[in-house]
Amino acid sequence: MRARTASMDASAGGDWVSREYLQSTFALRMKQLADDPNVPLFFGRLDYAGGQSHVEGEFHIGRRHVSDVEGDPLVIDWRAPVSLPFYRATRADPMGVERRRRFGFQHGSLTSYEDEDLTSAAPSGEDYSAILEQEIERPRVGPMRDIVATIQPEQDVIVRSDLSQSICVQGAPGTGKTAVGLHRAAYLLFAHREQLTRQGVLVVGPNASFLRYIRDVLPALGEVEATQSTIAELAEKALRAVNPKWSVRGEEPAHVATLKGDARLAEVLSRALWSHVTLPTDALVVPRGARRWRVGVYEAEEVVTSLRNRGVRYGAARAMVPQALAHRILVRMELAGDSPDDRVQDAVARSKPVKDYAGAMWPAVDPARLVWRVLSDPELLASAASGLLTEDEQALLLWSKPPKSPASTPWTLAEAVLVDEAADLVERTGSVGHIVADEAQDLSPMMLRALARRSSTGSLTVLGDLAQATTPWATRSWAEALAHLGKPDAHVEQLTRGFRVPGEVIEYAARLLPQIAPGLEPPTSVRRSRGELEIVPLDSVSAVVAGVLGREGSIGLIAPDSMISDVGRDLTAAGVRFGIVGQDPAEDADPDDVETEFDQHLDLVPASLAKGLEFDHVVLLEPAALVAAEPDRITGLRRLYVCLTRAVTSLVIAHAQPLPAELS
Ligand SMILES: Nc1ncnc2c1ncn2[C@@H]1O[C@H](COP(=O)(O)OP(=O)(O)OP(=O)(O)O)[C@@H](O)[C@H]1O
Repeated sequence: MRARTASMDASAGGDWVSREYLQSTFALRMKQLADDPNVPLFFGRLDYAGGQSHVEGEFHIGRRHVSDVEGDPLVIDWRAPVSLPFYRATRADPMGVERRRRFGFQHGSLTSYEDEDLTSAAPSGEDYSAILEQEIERPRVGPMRDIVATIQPEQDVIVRSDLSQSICVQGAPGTGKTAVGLHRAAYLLFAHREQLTRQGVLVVGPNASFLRYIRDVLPALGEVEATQSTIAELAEKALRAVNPKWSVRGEEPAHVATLKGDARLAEVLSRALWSHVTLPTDALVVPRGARRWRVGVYEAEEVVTSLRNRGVRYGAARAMVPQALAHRILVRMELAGDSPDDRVQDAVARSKPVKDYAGAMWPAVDPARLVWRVLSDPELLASAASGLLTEDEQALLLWSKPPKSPASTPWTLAEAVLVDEAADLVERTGSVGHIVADEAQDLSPMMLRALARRSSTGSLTVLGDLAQATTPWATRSWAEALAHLGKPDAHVEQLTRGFRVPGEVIEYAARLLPQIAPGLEPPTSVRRSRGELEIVPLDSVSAVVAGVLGREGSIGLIAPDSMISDVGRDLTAAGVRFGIVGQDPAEDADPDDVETEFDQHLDLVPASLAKGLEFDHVVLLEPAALVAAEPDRITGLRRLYVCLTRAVTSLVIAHAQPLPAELS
């Protein structure tokens, strides 16, 4: 396939534009066909029996489609319908398959295979797969990898669910939510390539480190079309649309941010926006030639009222005002015996008196300025929030020292999300075909609305775990979140089989569940290894770390955020090399010496950034301080739950302060 692509001649394109286009298409295809010696072309085989399924023969299953010189298929894409039984067939329902074969690879070399005969009853223990277990047990090095070879039936149901269907996955730590979400994106891009390439697919994650951790999964599956973004980046775009230099740079107390994330703010903004529309007090008079044409006050009022009732966005309606007024004048002209055409109406609509009159009734509104005014002008807020927010809440919303202008405002994340909402009230936000929202439990109602408008004509995969909710504005139930997302009927699936955390560790972490999420089923571990859990006194960080440095695989040293710089200094003093999650290497650092996240043996992880990540070995420092750093106890315990569930093999808890009582 590579040779064929390489031999293609772009000069056949004729004109310059076509040649350039062809050349870039060929270059892209060559890139997609590039060989990765570590990633085998196939990982499974299905032998179909023919008969009922009308499919016969052997099919190799791989990450992408591969065809031979004649164009006949050698390897079938894992997402094709023919591949489905690889993930779903059972002895009870073999789906037309006689034999399923799994191939084992090490560093790209075929090392083993296993066959399952699906036509006979299984002798006991026969369903065990060493290849599957090896994949689940393998040490984790570097960023996240794909799981195409071992997607489990309950995961596959989610991955392949229909594009029109929005799905919400409540899943315990390590049950594969992130993996499933990314594979669903890849599946949908395959099954609806044309539609989704046009409309776009968006993957939303909690922070930049998390996005760096997952960024290679989709390209490894051959998908480069999906956009990956954080909610902050989305909201920042709304600021940048007003002024390209603006960014989210402000901080505010949790209870204020929570109030700004409340869905009632949507109505407040809507009222504040529409309060700009005012009814005229004088008639419109348009001189034309020797005549003066007049639109009376009541008629202008009718124009305003009918446009308001059309349910279009503020900006779209505003654009219609001059034409609507001009139309009234046109009618007058006709009544007076003239026969004006459309050009006359256009000219009248563009005339200064009409534009001024329309502009006064229906002024242009800049979304950032609107939010800035709502948060600094007590009168505007009081009228827009009447009956919605209490006086105390209004007082909380108002800036104590209002910035002089939107430009000098240090916008916070919650405020940027309000600007995004306001921008949508003025002008409709474009919708993509599908959004995968990870760690969605942490989004505020206003953030969920930001995703709702971006998927108004598309569907959503919502992933999260209520037990891992650590923002003060986190959602309390999936029904509530789905309502804000505009998909109240989305199906909620639960995943409880954990692929990351070994039994010993997950059982310890689950002690927190009755406090942090009483309604949730406790997770189980599918890992055969029970893992190791050690609780040790914390005398010196470097001594604790020295105890795990020799272990194979990645190490995450998770500490309360406030301890990170001290711990880093201790490690440096002890001569230990490490990267810090969430920090770019210094610009002047020697490139050979640069440690980037997830590329080295030891990562220092601020507790606030641990979410979604995993390491073979985790050393967790000072749980009590980690809990105390959060605004309330429950949030603190949830943060602890997140940090306790990052380990694939071993967890060492080192503490000087007494452990939180909830762990005993
Ligand atoms: N079917 C599978 N086969 C092999 N590995 C799997 C499978 N499903 C999940 N995993 C692995 O389990 C680990 C956890 O998966 P993932 O990060 O997607 O879980 P999660 O539910 O998002 O966890 P968290 O809630 O902690 O963020 C990953 O290393 C992933 O590759």
